[in-house]
Amino acid sequence: MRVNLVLTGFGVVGREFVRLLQEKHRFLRRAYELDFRLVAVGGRGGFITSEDGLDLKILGDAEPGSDSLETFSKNSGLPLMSTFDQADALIEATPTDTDSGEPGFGYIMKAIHHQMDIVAISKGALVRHYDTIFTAADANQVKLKFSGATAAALPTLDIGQISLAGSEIVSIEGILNGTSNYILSSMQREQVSFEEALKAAQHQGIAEANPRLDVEGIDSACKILLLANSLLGSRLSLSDVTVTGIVGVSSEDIIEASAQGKKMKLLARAYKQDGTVRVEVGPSMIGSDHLLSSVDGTNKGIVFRTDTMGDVGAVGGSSSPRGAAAAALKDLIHLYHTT
Ligand SMILES: NC(=O)C1=CN([C@@H]2O[C@H](COP(=O)(O)OP(=O)(O)OC[C@H]3O[C@@H](n4cnc5c(N)ncnc54)[C@H](OP(=O)(O)O)[C@@H]3O)[C@@H](O)[C@H]2O)C=CC1
Ligand SMILES: N[C@@H](CC=O)C(=O)O
Repeated sequence: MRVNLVLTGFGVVGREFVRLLQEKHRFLRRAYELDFRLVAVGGRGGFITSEDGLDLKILGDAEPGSDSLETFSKNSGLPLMSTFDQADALIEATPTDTDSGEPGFGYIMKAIHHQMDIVAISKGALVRHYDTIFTAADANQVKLKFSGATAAALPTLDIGQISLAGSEIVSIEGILNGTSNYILSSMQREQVSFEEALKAAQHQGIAEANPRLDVEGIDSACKILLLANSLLGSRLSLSDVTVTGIVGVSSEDIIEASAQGKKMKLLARAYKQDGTVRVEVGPSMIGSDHLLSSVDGTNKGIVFRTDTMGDVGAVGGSSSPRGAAAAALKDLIHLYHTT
């Protein structure tokens, strides 16, 4: 099956997605009978498009960033267009803006009106406009997946929607932000300063374009909010989440955690209490008996408490641009592969 794709956002994740399409082209055809063709890529300055498919090798070798699309346009003679034409699916990988949800929201709504399926990696639009997006998607028979926005390479939504079907999820607890976990682990294991550890996370391409989203707990809040609204039946907004980030965690706090034989972690929690769903993010000291205590560095982890299957969890899914791109590819495969 041929599937024509539009990608918005050619940053570190978008560029990695292009690389995966090229690297795995044959494998995807053989294993899933899926032939993905990238017909448009959009950056800040516009879209390069080709009905026959863009050259994945040239794009994959380019530096990430919108400037590369302008260079590609000049070198290839393909003009930069102001928007994209209809295709089968949109991959949304622009920066996350939790205030406006833009530019992702505009791209997602345009795709829905073109009846294109959507794989969202950015979180802003989903966090700000969840109901609007899903109502429009349903009305237009559009399918939408967003593993990339809910901890990416760490399976979270898939577990809740598929593996735990029939169970009631009573609570969700996770270490969902690789940047914060990397900072806390580096401070505790290697006595690295907060600032140095943040710089290293930025160097690895895992911090948000605005790293305050990571260290102030907003990225974790977005992820646990999306999980709560998708899996616990809530309809909460970001303002309903009680959020404390790791900016207030001092080296003294870390020393105290070590002295108690514990680890400092940024935990995101959603749970049912008195008939309502509560969602919160904050630093906690956890002991070795906690299911998430082995989650260090850029790794993440999640534990679901259920009524019939006990506690079920996953750990790993290290934050990385490649992991995020792979999560989007997984969503695409699940949208189009039929057994
Ligand atoms: N990095 C990671 O490990 C992960 C990231 N994510 C999410 O993926 C998304 C992308 O992240 P990442 O690749 O790291 O971020 P980057 O900042 O590297 O890339 C974002 C790209 O989008 C471009 N852009 C900005 N505005 C527009 C616009 N209006 N139209 C089209 N493109 C635009 C930027 O342009 P310019 O080059 O000019 O700045 C940039 O190239 C974010 O929403 C993030 O939350 C999710 C999981 C993991
Ligand atoms: N900034 C995030 C990556 C995307 O979700 C993280 O550090 O985990």
